[in-house]
Amino acid sequence: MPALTNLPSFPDNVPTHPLLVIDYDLLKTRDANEVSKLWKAATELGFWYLKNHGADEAVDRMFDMGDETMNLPYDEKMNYKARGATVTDESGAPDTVEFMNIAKDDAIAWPSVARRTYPSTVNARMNDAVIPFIRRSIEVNDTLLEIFNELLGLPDGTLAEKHKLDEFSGSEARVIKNPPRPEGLNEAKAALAAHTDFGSLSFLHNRLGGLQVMVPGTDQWQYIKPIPGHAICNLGDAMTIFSGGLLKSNLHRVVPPPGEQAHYARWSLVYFTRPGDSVLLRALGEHSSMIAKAVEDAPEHLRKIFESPQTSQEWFTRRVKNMRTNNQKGVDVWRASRGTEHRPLAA
Ligand SMILES: O=C(O)CCC(=O)C(=O)O
Ligand SMILES: [Fe+2]
Repeated sequence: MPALTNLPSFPDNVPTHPLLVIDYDLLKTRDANEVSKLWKAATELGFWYLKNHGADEAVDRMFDMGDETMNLPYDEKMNYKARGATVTDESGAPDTVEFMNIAKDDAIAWPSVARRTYPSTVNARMNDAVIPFIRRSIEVNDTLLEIFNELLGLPDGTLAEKHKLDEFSGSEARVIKNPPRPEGLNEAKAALAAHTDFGSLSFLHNRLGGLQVMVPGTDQWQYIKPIPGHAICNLGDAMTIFSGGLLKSNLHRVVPPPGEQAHYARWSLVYFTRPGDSVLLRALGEHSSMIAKAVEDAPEHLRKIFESPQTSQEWFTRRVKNMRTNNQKGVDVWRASRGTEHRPLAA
């Protein structure tokens, strides 16, 4: 078990960015107040806390699985991302996080292999950790998609059809470990580059601080404070594009945790819901007058994206490839990794 208990609390004197708290139980009943809070969070910042999501037990088990996996000898960590494999800015500074991704398609197909194989530590926890976590995350994110479908005035099932369980997609669970900050190093260098998420919805579980959002309309980074039992949810680029820019996919990054927390390894866990590989990322204006109007009013950088749509798989491949350290051949490669952000150069 990674030492996730008795961690120092988030310091009181560090500014944080508040998020709206949404209650998943109330959302399921379509409580009007909760649904309108979700709309506010999604159209202003694109991040919110979600409570009563029912994933906590599976989350703890995933952290155990992550710890077992990161402790394996390097050769046994198949399909694993080592520290420094991506860059965090156009100068090529390396990231410091290691992570393990498990594809939704493999969890659904288990014990058959749909896309790739995993280390023994992942296989051993498929039934008690990975599958329960992925199934729960899909249920939560599918509910959110259904509500966004209603809020955007789309015909029933439009977003569901773009996120079919049985179509291959980049949807995946990711366990992330950032090592404690080396003694004597005080600068808050990015551990994971500033980015917008590639897909539709991210369901994130944090124990220590370190996640920061760029506050809309400013160039200021602010911490999001982890709250026990509260997931952090955010929208990715695909939802910004589908909605003609109404839904926000905000820039965020990971830096070392603040204060005393910096001396501890930082663990986080995400489930990314991404559209099916063949889904074209384009604004759904022909299905919703609200989206059609948003497209007309969209800023130039989004219009350019609407005008040359890519499939979900193309979008994802381009972004991942151009962040990889091995592929850096000048600033243009880093720039080509960017998504829907206003500041393509932000690091
Ligand atoms: O570790 C975190 O808190 C956030 C990770 C993240 O933004 C990502 O993997 O896309
Ligand atoms: Fe992210």
